[in-house]
Amino acid sequence: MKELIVATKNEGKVREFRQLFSEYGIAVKSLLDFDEPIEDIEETGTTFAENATIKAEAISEAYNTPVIADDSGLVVDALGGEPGVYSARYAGEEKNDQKNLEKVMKKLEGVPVNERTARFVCAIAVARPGFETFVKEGCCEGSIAVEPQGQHGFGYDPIFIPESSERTMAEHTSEEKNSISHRHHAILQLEEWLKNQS
Ligand SMILES: O=c1[nH]c(=O)c2ncn([C@@H]3O[C@H](COP(=O)(O)OP(=O)(O)OP(=O)(O)O)[C@@H](O)[C@H]3O)c2[nH]1
Ligand SMILES: [Mg+2]
Repeated sequence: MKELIVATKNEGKVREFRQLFSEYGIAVKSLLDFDEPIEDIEETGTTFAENATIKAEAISEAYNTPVIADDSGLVVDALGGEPGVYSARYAGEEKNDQKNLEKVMKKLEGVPVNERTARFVCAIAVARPGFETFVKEGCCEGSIAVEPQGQHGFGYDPIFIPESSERTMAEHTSEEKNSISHRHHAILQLEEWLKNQS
């Protein structure tokens, strides 16, 4: 089976990429699978596309091999687009999904249901030695719940209700999430390229 490197240390993303890429006969190697520890890559971009490019190119250049990277996050309209590209570090530099989610809930206290619109965005960059990097984006529209619910998924999933549903993303099975998520929609745009890899 063909293997692709996904430049992430996020176990939730790794799980989803494994499931999503298995459809194309592609196995996933993440930064958690390397023998040596990989230093954190500084995400200095101001857009998801820029940060995905930074991560993919850093690992592609270091190992001289094709690499994919995902930069993603939650965009809340009532918060002027926050947490956006800062989704992973919203409540502080030390990553903490629970604290991040609580910060969003606190800031939205008293905001009525019809003003809680939001979307998950995912940019996937493909970096290859000798080629120009390209990026595809996917998005999942929805809203922020009044209470966290559900145990599946990761990150902000317990507070995000996709517009196609009345349940939070964390109340969806991984198969259900992978058929509607921002990551799924970004990968769909990579379909032709992925089919040529396997
Ligand atoms: O509920 C969620 N469901 C998702 O499907 C999802 N995808 C991303 N996120 C959140 O957005 C930030 C990404 O930041 P991010 O792209 O920098 O990733 P990361 O720092 O966790 O790992 P890495 O890939 O950079 O190594 C993190 O806070 C994630 O929790 C999600 N939350
Ligand atoms: Mg990150």
